[in-house]
Amino acid sequence: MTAAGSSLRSRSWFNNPANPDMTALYLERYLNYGLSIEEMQSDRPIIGIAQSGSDLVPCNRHHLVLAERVKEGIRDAGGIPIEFPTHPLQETGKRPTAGLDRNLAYISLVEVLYGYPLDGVVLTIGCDKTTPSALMAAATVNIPAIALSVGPMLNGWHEGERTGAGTIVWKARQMLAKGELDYAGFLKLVASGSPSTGYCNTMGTATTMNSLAEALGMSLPGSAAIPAPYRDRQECAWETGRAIVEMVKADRKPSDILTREAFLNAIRVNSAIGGSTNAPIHLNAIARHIGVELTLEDWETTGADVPLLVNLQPAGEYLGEDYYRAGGVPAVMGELSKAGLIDGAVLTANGRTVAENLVGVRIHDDKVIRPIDRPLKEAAGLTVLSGNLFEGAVMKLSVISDEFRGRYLSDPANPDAFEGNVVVFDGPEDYHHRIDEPDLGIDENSILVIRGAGPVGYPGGAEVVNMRPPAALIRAGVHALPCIGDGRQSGTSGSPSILNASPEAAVGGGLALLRTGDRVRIDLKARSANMLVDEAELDRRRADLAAVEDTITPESQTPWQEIQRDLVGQFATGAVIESAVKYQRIAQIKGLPRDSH
Ligand SMILES: CC[C@@](C)(O)[C@@H](O)C(=O)O
Repeated sequence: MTAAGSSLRSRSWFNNPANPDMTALYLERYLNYGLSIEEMQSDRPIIGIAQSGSDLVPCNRHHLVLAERVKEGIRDAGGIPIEFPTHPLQETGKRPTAGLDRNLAYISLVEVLYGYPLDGVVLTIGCDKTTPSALMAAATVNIPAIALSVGPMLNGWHEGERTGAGTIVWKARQMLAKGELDYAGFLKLVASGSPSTGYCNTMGTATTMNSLAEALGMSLPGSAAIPAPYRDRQECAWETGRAIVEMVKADRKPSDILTREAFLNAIRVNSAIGGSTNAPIHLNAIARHIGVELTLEDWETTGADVPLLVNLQPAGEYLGEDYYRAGGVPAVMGELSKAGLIDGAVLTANGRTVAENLVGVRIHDDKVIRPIDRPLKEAAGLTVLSGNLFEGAVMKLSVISDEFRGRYLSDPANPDAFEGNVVVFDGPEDYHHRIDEPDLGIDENSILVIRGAGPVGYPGGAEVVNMRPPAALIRAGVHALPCIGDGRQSGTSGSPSILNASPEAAVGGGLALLRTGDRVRIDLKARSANMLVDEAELDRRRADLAAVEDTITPESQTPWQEIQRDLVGQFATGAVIESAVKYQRIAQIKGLPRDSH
């Protein structure tokens, strides 16, 4: 299939004299959209705008407004915009979990980017999974692509104090348990954390992933932190539209940007911002789809020792507007590069290197972004644990509170280890049902475990590992117990849980063998997590696994639940559709798709 006089892939649809009937058929329907034959047969690139905002996705809904400025930017730079919807991915709306839909949105976007006449794409990102699903698809198809963040909400306030989206839920939940709030007061306090359009103003998964998209070089420098309602966000939308047209002309593709060095930069940025424990799942997934070697171990070796610089909730005090005013991602990367922690040679979407983008960058408020020589915490990244409970799980070091450290990590002989008897819950229903039962005997030495919450078990991998202690313990001053699980945790949570355990219980991981009353030992220095149960007993339990199978893998409720369960991998390796990984750079390797008629 050849297009007349153009290297643009869209011209094989719109200007293919070798196949005039198909050319006419493709052209006439886009004439109905309002485009002219002249435009479609010109040398002007057709740019998709992958619209992730909708009434179902309020976090990204402002993209409906921003897209108009993106279109103007595309037109001003000589391109032709075509907006289309993506599968809705609202973290707080989708049951059983948006984790189930990330791969569905990915698969769907791959088909759209590959199968329609698009030369480049603006990926509108925001709420947690909208970022990875879009970047994963852009990686697979590998046409020029740039991400545009919708931006965080304005800061939340309640009685003169900052209230952060998500983070306030966990605090308010404790106040409700203590009887300090009634139900109506609880709902009001939580709502105060989300005062405007945009995604969580805390360093939850959304701010994390949008920051990391910028750190990877996939969006314009300085763009991630701009709050959604600010006028700067509109300007950024217009600039992004202009940038993608230039990217198509330069043929700058995700594979030119998403190198291993770019991922290692992003891992270090994740530590410095106090980023979400969901980040390894998503970054590892993007890396797999672009064909870059990235393992869970890389998060330990590259990120664990990096200090915390950003003072945002849940690890710190401030919120999104403060992050933007203090300098956002460029200020963080500027500090990290002073310590040699950023590879400045990495290419970014605007055609410049990271080092070039960082020229003249500085912190504007060092209470919010700390200089590298005065961090909030040293060695504040994610640590990766393993043992007979799982092969890999992550723990966020930046959120280990003084209360937690004092209670669990204060033995002078062994300051990095703690032991406790576990109480095992099979899914969140079981947990909610039983957590306040006095007979469970939960005290400050207990460890709470939840299983059946992973990519296969839930299915999709739900944010249910952050479990509050029983109300009676909270009233006695114990605000957090150690939690372990094969599910995820909200990035807005300040709980130092052990998360994303792989392999999960549902595929026979160690957690499936654990029983209430067992003793578990966590050693952060040795990076180990083990149940202190002898091998013979574990063998007996292995033979008896069928007893827990139904509770950790409930029946699928939808076709996609069943399909994903059959195809998905574990969190440690990105929880991707395994059979999709071999499809890389398909716009180049597979050439063009066949004609439709
Ligand atoms: C409730 C907060 C969310 C929706 O952002 C959460 O998914 C996160 O990980 O940050």
